[in-house]
Amino acid sequence: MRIENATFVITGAGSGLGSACAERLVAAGGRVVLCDLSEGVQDQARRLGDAAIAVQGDVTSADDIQAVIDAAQAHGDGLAGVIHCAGVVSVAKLVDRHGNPADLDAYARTVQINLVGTFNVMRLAAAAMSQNPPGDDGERGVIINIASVAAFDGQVGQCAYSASKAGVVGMSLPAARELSRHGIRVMAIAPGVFETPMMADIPEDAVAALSQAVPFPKRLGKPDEFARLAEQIITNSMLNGEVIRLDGGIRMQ
Ligand SMILES: NC(=O)C1=CN([C@@H]2O[C@H](COP(=O)(O)OP(=O)(O)OC[C@H]3O[C@@H](n4cnc5c(N)ncnc54)[C@H](O)[C@@H]3O)[C@@H](O)[C@H]2O)C=CC1
Ligand SMILES: C[C@]12CCC(=O)C=C1CC[C@@H]1[C@@H]2C(=O)C[C@@]2(C)[C@H]1CC[C@]2(O)C(=O)C=O
Repeated sequence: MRIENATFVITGAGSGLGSACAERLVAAGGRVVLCDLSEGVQDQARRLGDAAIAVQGDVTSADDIQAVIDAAQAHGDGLAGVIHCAGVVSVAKLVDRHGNPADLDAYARTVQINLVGTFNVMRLAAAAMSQNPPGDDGERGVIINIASVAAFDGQVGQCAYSASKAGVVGMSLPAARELSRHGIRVMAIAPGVFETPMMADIPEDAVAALSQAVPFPKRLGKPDEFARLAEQIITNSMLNGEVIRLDGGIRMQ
């Protein structure tokens, strides 16, 4: 799949990994429709110029995401792909230090945004892309979902987050198999620890410890390193139905 003059939806594009993907795709000649809950996404689109537009929306809402897809269809020659970065992290123990059980609504909220939101974006994007004229090899589109190393090595307090990301991993192969008849590929990236606003509130010594836990290189990942993998997935049509860890070899304790 080529990037030049093709249109991509990027969710969670107001910040961190999504924002880096938007910059990289525009630099490669693509058009982007930026979706985020936060209104800051409008400024991000303005910074990127005419190739970018922003549609504020919630990935768990069918109406909001349909509006994002419709905007993408109108912003060029149809929707070529989606990089779905929107997500939230949550930390809560099953039983806290006072003996109270974890909050059920907080658990459901994490799963709703990270897992149900991913399904919502995938189903609406795939329905639109299935109507694209076939390109090389009959390709009609590509979907990149974002899991996490927490899907495999979840830590204490990450029951909700790890379950939501393990669900994203679990959907990758069946979604790729189902959508193959439409010429749509589905991939997932499982990042390790990346330097984004999601990490902003973590104390410096905790960040240093996380960096030390990476075998090589001993630092947090940079958002553009993530965006470069997303770019490769878009342009390399043999990548399908797989989850790629991008983590410097870290295995979380
Ligand atoms: N930063 C890290 O170390 C890692 C991040 N990830 C995952 O990567 C993805 C991106 O994370 P970052 O860029 O680091 O986080 P971030 O917090 O910088 O960006 C996430 C964006 O998603 C948006 N968002 C949240 N809920 C939304 C909703 N319901 N609808 C629309 N937009 C919504 C936020 O407004 C924010 O702009 C997330 O799915 C995260 O779980 C995975 C592994 C590591
Ligand atoms: C780096 C982590 C884990 C991987 C992921 O998908 C998203 C992350 C961003 C938030 C971090 C995650 C983590 O490793 C644990 C911490 C650092 C988390 C924020 C608080 C955190 O739970 C913690 O401080 C644990 O000790």
